[in-house]
Amino acid sequence: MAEGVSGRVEDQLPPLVSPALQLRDLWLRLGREVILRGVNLDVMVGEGVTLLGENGAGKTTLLRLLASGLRPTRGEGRVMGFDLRDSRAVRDHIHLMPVDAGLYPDLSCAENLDFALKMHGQTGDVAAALRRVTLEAAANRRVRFLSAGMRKRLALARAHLLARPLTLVDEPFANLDTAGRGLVLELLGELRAGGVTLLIAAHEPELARQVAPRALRLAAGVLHET
Ligand SMILES: Nc1ncnc2c1ncn2[C@@H]1O[C@H](COP(=O)(O)OP(=O)(O)OP(=O)(O)O)[C@@H](O)[C@H]1O
Repeated sequence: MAEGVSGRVEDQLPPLVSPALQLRDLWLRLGREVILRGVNLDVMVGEGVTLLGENGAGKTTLLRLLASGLRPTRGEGRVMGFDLRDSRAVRDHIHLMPVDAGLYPDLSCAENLDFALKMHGQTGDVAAALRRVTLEAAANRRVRFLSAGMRKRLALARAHLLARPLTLVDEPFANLDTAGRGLVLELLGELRAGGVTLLIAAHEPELARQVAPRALRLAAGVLHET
């Protein structure tokens, strides 16, 4: 199935014409630690990129910075054409699926998806989204009572439902069983086929590259093509 997904996604893609991400000599210091050291990156709209790196390399930090959750110490960045420092414009175009799923624990599964749609002024079929990740029976259950894998599935359903032009995904395969990993590939593959630009931080390059074939590695604060 894995290779099937890869082939299909790449075949359906439109030509890459405009930049989704442009980073120029980007530095980031957090406390006493320098996490990013002169990062340069160009990603085109519709591209799928896997971000690799050892524990603590700075992958999550880079995703947070791209989601406008952190400000660069130095350097320039544009996200979907907007200055990285223009948080409101950036947040209008991106979705970050964080490693801990980033859900509201006291809202039910359905309420979490409804709320996400409202926040972005979007509409969507919440029941169908829950069915897609086999969470229909848990629709009214509060997120705090879900397993880690179920939360991951719900976060995946949310990312798929929102389909923001730039979708940043942190460790999508963590805590998932085999079927769950297959779902991640399927749903992220569909996002890409629909023109969404994907940046996936993962420790499973063989999986992530099926939907995000271009691989980058972050090491000692520097980003390299692999
Ligand atoms: N708020 C913060 N203040 C200071 N240092 C931080 C902060 N957040 C993260 N760091 C540091 O930044 C570095 C990179 O962390 P990050 O979580 O981005 O790594 P990662 O590549 O995502 O790791 P993993 O694969 O373990 O998830 C680590 O050394 C971490 O201690």
